[in-house]
Amino acid sequence: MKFIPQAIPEVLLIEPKVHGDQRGYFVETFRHDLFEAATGYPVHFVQDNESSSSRGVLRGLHFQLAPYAQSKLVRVIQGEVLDVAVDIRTGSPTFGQHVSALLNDQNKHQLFIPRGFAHAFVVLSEQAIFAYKVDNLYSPECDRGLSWDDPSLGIDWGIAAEEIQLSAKDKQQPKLSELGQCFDYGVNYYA
Ligand SMILES: Cc1cn([C@H]2C[C@H](O)[C@@H](COP(=O)(O)OP(=O)(O)O[C@H]3O[C@@H](C)C(=O)[C@@H](O)[C@H]3O)O2)c(=O)[nH]c1=O
Repeated sequence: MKFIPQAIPEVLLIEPKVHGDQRGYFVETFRHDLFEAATGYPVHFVQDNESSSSRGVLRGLHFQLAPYAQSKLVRVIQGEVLDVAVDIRTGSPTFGQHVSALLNDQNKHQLFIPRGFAHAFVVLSEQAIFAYKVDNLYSPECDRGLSWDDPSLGIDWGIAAEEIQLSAKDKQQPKLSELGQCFDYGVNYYA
């Protein structure tokens, strides 16, 4: 299992080792010990989620405010998505910048998105099953969003805008400039 820091180094791309044989394959999808060593701090996942979506569905950009801020460890069980993490920590040298990664059922790559980031994915295959761990429970009160097409973010979603399908909530998310202060770069949201 390789942990590869991305252009925003707190975001990690994880490449698991896939053991193929005549029966199919075996892959470790999560190792607590390797994970703690790679991130440098304890992360305790407390909820597992799964969603299914068809091509063009874009979920996000989403995050939860403290005290329910969440880290996410995301992967694709079936199909392909473009996964995106945006740094929304005020004062961060990479504030407003993003990391994107193609996650699919062939490469089995995962992305680790720390607290202080907004997260989204768009489905590029006909269908996709998306699975992820989070290290804080769902809190509708702390649930927030950011507009997927905010020009200041400059995200290339790899799919025509006309194909994109959003929830009613995600059609009305604020721009980065309208968010206000959600996270501070100096604050340890794991304390
Ligand atoms: C996220 C979540 C939703 N729900 C419910 C609320 C609602 O009725 C239904 C669908 O919720 P949403 O529309 O928010 O689902 P969705 O748009 O898939 O939200 C997810 O998007 C991705 C990008 C993330 O990063 C996740 O953290 C999460 O925000 O499921 C839960 O019960 N528990 C949860 O943890």
